[in-house]
Amino acid sequence: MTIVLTPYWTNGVQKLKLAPQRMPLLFSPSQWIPIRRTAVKPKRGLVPPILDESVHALRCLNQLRSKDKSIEKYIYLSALKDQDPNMFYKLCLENMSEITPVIYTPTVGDACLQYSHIYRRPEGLFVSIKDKGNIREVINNWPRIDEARISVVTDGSRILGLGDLGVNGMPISIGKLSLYIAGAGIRPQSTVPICLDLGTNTQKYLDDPLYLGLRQKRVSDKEMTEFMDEFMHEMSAAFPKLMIQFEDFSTDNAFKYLERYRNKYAVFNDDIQGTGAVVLSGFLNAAKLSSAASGQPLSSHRILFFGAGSAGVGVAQQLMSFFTLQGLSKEEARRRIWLVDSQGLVYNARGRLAEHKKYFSRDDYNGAPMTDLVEIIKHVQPTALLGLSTITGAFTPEVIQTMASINARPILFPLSNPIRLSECSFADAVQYTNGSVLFASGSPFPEQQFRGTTLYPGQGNNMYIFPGLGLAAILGRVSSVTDSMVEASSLGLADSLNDEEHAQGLLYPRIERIREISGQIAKAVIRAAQREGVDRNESLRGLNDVDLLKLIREKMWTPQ
Ligand SMILES: O=C([O-])CC(=O)C(=O)O
Ligand SMILES: [Mg+2]
Repeated sequence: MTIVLTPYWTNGVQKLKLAPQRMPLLFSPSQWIPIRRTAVKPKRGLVPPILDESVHALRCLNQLRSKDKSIEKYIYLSALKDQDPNMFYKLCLENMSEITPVIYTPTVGDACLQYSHIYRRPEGLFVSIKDKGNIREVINNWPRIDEARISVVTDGSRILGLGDLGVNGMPISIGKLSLYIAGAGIRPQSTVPICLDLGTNTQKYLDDPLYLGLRQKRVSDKEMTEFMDEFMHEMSAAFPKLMIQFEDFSTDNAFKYLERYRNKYAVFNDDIQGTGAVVLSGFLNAAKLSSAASGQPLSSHRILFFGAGSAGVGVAQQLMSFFTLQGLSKEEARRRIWLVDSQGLVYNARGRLAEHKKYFSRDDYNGAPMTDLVEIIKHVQPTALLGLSTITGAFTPEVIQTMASINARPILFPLSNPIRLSECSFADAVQYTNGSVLFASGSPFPEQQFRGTTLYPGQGNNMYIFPGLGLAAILGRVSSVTDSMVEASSLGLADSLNDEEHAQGLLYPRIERIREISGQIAKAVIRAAQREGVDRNESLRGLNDVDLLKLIREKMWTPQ
């Protein structure tokens, strides 16, 4: 027994008391000795007489399926990951389409909302504003510094479309890294989920006695930047081989910190670049089908973005490559894109604009503000409507019908997450376009029967991109993540559809093939890194494509 200062709550105010306590477990057992624990053969008598691995997998699956609520499934799987990581990842790999929506979008959104209430064991690293000046010390507490290769870092300020969740954002970092492991075979012990606690502006959490984060509003921009500079410096000093994925920072900060660090460290922003790349990939496949139906060239597509936050503008920037790949200049590509924000069509004559919207702001419209989406569609005549607004149902039946009235095969991508914030459902998109829609959403929707055929929705979620991109960054030991590497990930994904998927009109490959796809993406990204000279693993340079792909596959970790 030791005497420790224990925090407790009274009337919403945190106080400390001296109390006897057993030595706290600093990390859960799985954080100390992940995976290896199950690799050791247990002594006779310490496990049931018959514990067949495949039967046990079925047992776990049955336990999972016996839970009614998705959040209960999430809690069950979190416990399984902690107790038996090999079995957890085996189940993930063998049941990708069933398990991904539980450990990731959309259920991870609920897990974040409820994190402080469902919390059981520590997982990941928490770095708070109170650690400013001493961040090195906190980072050095991570138990597997030498093995660390990939970290997902969030500050919880814009989790999915759910807003500022503060330290409750931790499950998003955990969920993304589970997909790195399942989807690209990154070794579990190489992953570092991080949640930065810089306060929260969500009063509900500040008032919640169970909230796990600091009881304070978010710090000023200046203080945050000082903190981030120190954090990034210490991360690169402690983990020289680490690649960092920024996740779910609020719009301005997402752009700001990507620009600030992208040429200095190996970082990328999943919401700007990952989402951009996955949408470009689906768009490439959709545009081919749409142009085949309309007889119009690929270069004539016109894209309307509903939502102009970090994800919207990030995707718009990435989709410029769609046009430049068709031979258009950058300026011509820019002019094929229109943005709509909360005040309607974004155009210069409207007045002051946020910095990140300026590039796509139109100079060819000077009329009155245009706020009605149907009116905007009639004005712009887009071939594609992309939603990144987190406004549920913003693509009303009338909006969808208007898109169908001007396009033989309209492209509709309601990309907001989680599912309940989607701009429209797949069922509505099918119904109001008479089955002609080319559809991808951020969260998963069920397939639809339409006039005797099964129609499949695409899931334009960055989960297709980041595992392969991260794997390439690790294997290539890249010094930074360049635009061409991100573009290569997108083209690698677009090219990965097999014959059956083409025949079914899919825009993205089946998620069950994620490892194969991640391998192909990683190969394309490593080649791009080599062309740009940001790769530091010289041994990969002499390999031909077949051998490079073989090596990538061999490097992937698989559950035993
Ligand atoms: O996490 C997801 O499903 C996709 C994503 O990055 C976001 O919506 O912020
Ligand atoms: Mg995100």
